[in-house]
Amino acid sequence: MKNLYISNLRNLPRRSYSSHNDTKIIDVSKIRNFSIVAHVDHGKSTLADRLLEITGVIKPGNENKQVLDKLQVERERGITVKAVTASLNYTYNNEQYLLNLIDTPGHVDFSNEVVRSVKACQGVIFLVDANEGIQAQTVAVHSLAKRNNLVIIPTLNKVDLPRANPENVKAQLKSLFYIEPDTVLSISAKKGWGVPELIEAVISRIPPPTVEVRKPFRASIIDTWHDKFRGIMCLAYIESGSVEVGETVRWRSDSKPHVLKYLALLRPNEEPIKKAVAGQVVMVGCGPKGGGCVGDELLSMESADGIKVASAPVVKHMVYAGIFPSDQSQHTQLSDAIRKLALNDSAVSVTVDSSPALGQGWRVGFLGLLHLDVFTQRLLQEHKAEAILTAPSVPYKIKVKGSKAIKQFKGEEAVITNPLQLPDPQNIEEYYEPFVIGTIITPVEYIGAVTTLCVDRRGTPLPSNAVDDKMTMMQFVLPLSEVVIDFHDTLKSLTSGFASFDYQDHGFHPSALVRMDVLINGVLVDELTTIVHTSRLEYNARKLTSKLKEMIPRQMVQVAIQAVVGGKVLSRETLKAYRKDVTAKLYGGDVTRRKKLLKQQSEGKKKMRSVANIKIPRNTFIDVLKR
Ligand SMILES: Nc1nc2c(ncn2[C@@H]2O[C@H](COP(=O)(O)OP(=O)(O)OP(=O)(O)O)[C@@H](O)[C@H]2O)c(=O)[nH]1
Repeated sequence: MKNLYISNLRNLPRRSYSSHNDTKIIDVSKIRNFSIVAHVDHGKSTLADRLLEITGVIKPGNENKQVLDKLQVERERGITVKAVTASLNYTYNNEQYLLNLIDTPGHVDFSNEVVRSVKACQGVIFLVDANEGIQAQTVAVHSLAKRNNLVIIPTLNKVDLPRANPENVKAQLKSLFYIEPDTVLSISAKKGWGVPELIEAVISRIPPPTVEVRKPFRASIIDTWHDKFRGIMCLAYIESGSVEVGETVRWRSDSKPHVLKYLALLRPNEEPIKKAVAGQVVMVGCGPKGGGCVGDELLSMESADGIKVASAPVVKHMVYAGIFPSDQSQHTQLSDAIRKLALNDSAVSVTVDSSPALGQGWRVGFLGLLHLDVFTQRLLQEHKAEAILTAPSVPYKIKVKGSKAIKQFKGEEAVITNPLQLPDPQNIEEYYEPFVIGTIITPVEYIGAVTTLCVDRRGTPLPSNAVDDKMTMMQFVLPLSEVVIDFHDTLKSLTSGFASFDYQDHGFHPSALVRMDVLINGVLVDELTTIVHTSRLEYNARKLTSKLKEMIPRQMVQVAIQAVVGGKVLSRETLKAYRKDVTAKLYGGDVTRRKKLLKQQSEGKKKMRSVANIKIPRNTFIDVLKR
């Protein structure tokens, strides 16, 4: 492998560039852009910490630090949400290398970050926990790396654990991915064992970027964020040429010139540089009015490339929810917060929405429920914006009939992201539901339980594959609506936490669906309208009303909760009023006063009932959908 690498290098241009303030020389052949990919919790962030230590960025002794997980939500939840870049210096065989590490999230809801990150990489450290072995997402990230033609460095982590079984996991890698056991490295990211050897493998196995250093400057934007003082900052992968601070550049989407004001390496803290060259991953910024978005390109003014609308990576949104300010006076503040956060989270889609009950708001598309949860938590923590969320829904597709409906939906087919937009059933010729292919890796003793769960969720089995004699990989075609809310939690509890799950889009398929509304004291609750499969109607209606009864705190008035389809009540629950003893403070027999207070109370109750002024806790709309 090493010889191959050396011969590769000989073919590369040997031109050198100054890319540091401190006049160190960087040669393109000494750049390695790589990412760490793995199933959730297999140790990516811990390994990133060790790499930062070995390259002198942080001091040793940070066993549990996870330096790259900077966001408050990441620290609180112990998960990586954003991909983060760190440019590291490493001397090997007396030569200085620039290693650009991209730490990526493991959870399926943030796979968009992984997809974007690998675009700037030539290879990946493919990390597998030597104790847990191959999990569902190990399969997903492996196929992602393969699809992108990346060099894969198979690495077993956590070999320090007494129950680690590297030989068994190597056999799993061989049987599922045809990876030869002698190419697999073994490390303990926690203890630092084997990490220098891993860096050497990164240098020797991953090729330097193949870039055109002599062509005009062109960089693609892989991430953006908002800086209070400096405007939009971008993470850019330079695909050709070089650029210097103060140079005039333009966006591919626009002909307007901008001056490049900020240029820095992220180590992971910013280190300003004067010049950067093709192959590098750097932070760029053109000031408060400088613009920039994921999918756009930054070009030199000499570039012959024409204007092209920025094409952000295609993101398939799995769930949509309405986001509304808790009171319309906070609309501008929430709007500003959503705009800034969406800049840093290019996986969301935001469109304006309005509801008679909740006023002006937005319909936001997410990659999953955790993504939605993290987005609202970040709104609150990073932008101090509190929002009301409507029940999340997967997108459905309909074929409409009747010229009026066709005109309204601008064509025969329409994607419905908000159940309230569903037209009259008379105008719907066919409903389509989104499906996914779910991959589950489970110990063999749970095959029965997993099959029952999937069939119960309207799943159809596909052929399964043995991972080894204890684990099996099962696949099912499942409706997205059945997996998006709580499938993972149920699977985990059914299998004592041993099964893992990942899913991939499988397109829309015809389905029997209806719209179900919830009325509280006769008033439609917009946030709780859902689209339901007909086989689930009775069950969902009963479940929804009884859960709402549990979750809505008792009120001063009686609350009638009804689930309704096309005017027909499928289920009803009544939440009894608690009678506040307004006369408690009155002693003895002042009957007239007592009567007056009771009358006032019942007036109040009537008023509340007439406007259905029922206090529903914020989380109700999501929690009520869980089984
Ligand atoms: N014993 C042992 N524990 C480890 C090792 N590497 C990581 N861990 C632990 O495993 C847990 C998960 O590690 P992380 O680094 O957060 O995993 P991750 O893959 O970054 O997780 P996500 O960012 O959520 O995808 C933490 O409790 C680590 O301390 C190791 O080599 N040995």
